[in-house]
Amino acid sequence: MTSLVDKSLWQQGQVIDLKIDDLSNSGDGVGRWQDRVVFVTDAVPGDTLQVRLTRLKPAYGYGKKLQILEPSPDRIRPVCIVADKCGGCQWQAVAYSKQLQAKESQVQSALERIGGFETVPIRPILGAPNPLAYRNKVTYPLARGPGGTVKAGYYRRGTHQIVNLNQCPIQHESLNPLLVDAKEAIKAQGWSLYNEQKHQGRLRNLALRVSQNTGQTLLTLVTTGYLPNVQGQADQWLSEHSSLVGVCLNINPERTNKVFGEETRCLAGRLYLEEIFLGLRLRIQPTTFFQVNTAQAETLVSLVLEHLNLKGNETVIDAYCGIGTLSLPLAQRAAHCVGIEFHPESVAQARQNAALNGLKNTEFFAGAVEKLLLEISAQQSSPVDVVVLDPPRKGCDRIVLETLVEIGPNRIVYMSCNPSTLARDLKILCSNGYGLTMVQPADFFPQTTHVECVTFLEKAIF
Ligand SMILES: C[S@@+](CC[C@H](N)C(=O)[O-])C[C@H]1O[C@@H](n2cnc3c(N)ncnc32)[C@H](O)[C@@H]1O
Repeated sequence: MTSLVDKSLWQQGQVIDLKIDDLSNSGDGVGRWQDRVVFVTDAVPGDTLQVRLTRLKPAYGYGKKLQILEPSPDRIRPVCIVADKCGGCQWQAVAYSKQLQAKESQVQSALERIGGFETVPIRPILGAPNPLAYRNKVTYPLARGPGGTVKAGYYRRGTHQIVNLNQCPIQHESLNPLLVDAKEAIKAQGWSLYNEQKHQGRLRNLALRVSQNTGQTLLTLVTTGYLPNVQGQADQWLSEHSSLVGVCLNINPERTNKVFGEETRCLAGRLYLEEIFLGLRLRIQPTTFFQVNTAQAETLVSLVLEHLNLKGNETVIDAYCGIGTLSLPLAQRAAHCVGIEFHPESVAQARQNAALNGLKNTEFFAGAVEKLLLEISAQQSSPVDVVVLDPPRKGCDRIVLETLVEIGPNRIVYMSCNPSTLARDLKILCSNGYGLTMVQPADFFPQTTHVECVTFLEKAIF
């Protein structure tokens, strides 16, 4: 086929008019110019833009928006004053209904393209009732600003430069005053701030957490080592903020992109906050995983419970169980629920959470799912009926999927925040005796490109 592109125009620096008609998975607007695809940041489907072509490949390229010639009806004014700089959100200028549409088609197309599914039993995406002020956890890197001030915020897109924030519209409102106060106090204490290029300085990150349903908050400083008068400051914060139940210190001396180090100490108050999740008391520590959108997580876990409709005699394995967010509601409805998780603090917390809720039919094992799954399922006194998978973004190791096929539970629930790895893994399971019966996307991360999804599989009957 001959290219329709006039090659003399497909040049870096060339200025073109471009109609945007889609959104890419990474959040860019997608337009078609002659027979090539052009990606543009800060673009909304329906916009007509004047764009300068920047990086070009034979079949596609990237452009920089110079001006909006005609705005899309789905273009809205961002609530956030740093929306055009901050790398935290990509879709503040996109109407929420359009964000939901894009996320649903992200899931659908991953399952078709990567998973090879011809028909996808997908349900309409569950939108968030409140697409703002939903984040119950934030972790900000810190840097020195003008006049010795302290900057805290997400990185500017594509860089490691901090975009300073005093409030963030997607974080829970009660975290805003804590952020402002913490920055002031860090400045007043004169603590040295960590410089990641030089691997010098002490204070690396400020981590804040809030319980959606109890209002309790937790403040954690991540440092490479000693901070003078940190105890005095922790006591002061605790006495000044009535929502604060703990001030903690996490030690991370390594040269790494990972935020948290292995050691976490409580300086004042306690090491955890308490959340009420679907009526269960859950203790959550600074470093243990918990879904960032409590309300949406409750909705999706409720859907899992409803769809599984357990009778009370089942054995369930919850792989990648964290602090038991899924294991405990499952244990309330099954004969026995076993959780597997490799983060030791989360396992300890899951056991405590089970005890706190009087759930004696649970067991939690610390270790990698790939190492423990087969052994643990073989130890059960009755066959495993249901396995729940909720892995990190990279999905399951192939060995986990092969083991799962060998164990052969009647039903598998796979929850995921990455449609691509989900589709890859479902393809393997569905090529080995399982059928995909339902796909339910849900928006846990409004204003961003991310999407959560739960899928249900059943063993095919031959
Ligand atoms: C997406 S979170 C899900 C946690 C939990 N299901 C929840 O909803 O809160 C994934 C969890 O898997 C754990 N994890 C990651 N890789 C693992 C592995 N190979 N084996 C066991 N656990 C793992 C992480 O520590 C994290 O707690």
